[in-house]
Amino acid sequence: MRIPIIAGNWKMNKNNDEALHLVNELKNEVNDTDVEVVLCCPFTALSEVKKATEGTKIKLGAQNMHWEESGAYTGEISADMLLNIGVEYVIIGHSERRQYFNETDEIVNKKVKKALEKGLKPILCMGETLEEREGEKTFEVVKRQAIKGLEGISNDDLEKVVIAYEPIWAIGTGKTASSSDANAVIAYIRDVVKELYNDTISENIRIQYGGSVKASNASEIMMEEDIDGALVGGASLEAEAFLGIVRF
Ligand SMILES: O=C(CO)COP(=O)(O)O
Repeated sequence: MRIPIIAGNWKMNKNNDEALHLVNELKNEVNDTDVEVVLCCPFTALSEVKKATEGTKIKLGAQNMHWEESGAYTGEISADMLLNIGVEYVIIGHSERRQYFNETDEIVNKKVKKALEKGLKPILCMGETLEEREGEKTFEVVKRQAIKGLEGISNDDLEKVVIAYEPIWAIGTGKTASSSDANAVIAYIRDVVKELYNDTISENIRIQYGGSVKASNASEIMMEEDIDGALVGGASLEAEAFLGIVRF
């Protein structure tokens, strides 16, 4: 039984006042849900959100981390720093990081490995551009991203990994992949995991969909057999919109 995971990716939004306001609206509303709820806040809000969600079902996630232990990497944040404030999940390889910060599959893999070594649970993102989709390259792209992103990760560690399939053309555009198309790609990613690992691991790994998920399309998406939750951008910035997804 895979427990669905719904994670809000706030991206570069919410100062601490705004973060606390949103968290206070959410925190008592998710206690009766069966899904795992994660808030991936900006680094600056993590400590405050952690304190504000103590004793609730809300879990904390970061949006990025560096792959080195510590040292002269101005502006970067290490896994230990995140763990120290109670972060449990970390988004790795989001398409915006790949696109604007030149993160390659190799960098993504280093980050996934470091997160796991330290005890953080990576949410490994993958997905194709519009051009790749139109060129019928979707399956090829996600296969490459899965193989390279998961390189060198043991069977035991893979149990802690969540994969997020986010077609880039569906992010922030209002366009969603149809739920059956999204399911087909996610089922394919599950097959790739089976080839790389085994049946049980591929059955157990959670794979989310991300890209313009809203309360109005969440239930259709979540009904699909292979989709185990959502990584939500825009609709996670407002309590009612996010709760509508959590309660799909
Ligand atoms: O990038 C996303 C989540 O990581 C999706 O963003 P939107 O939900 O705003 O399309």
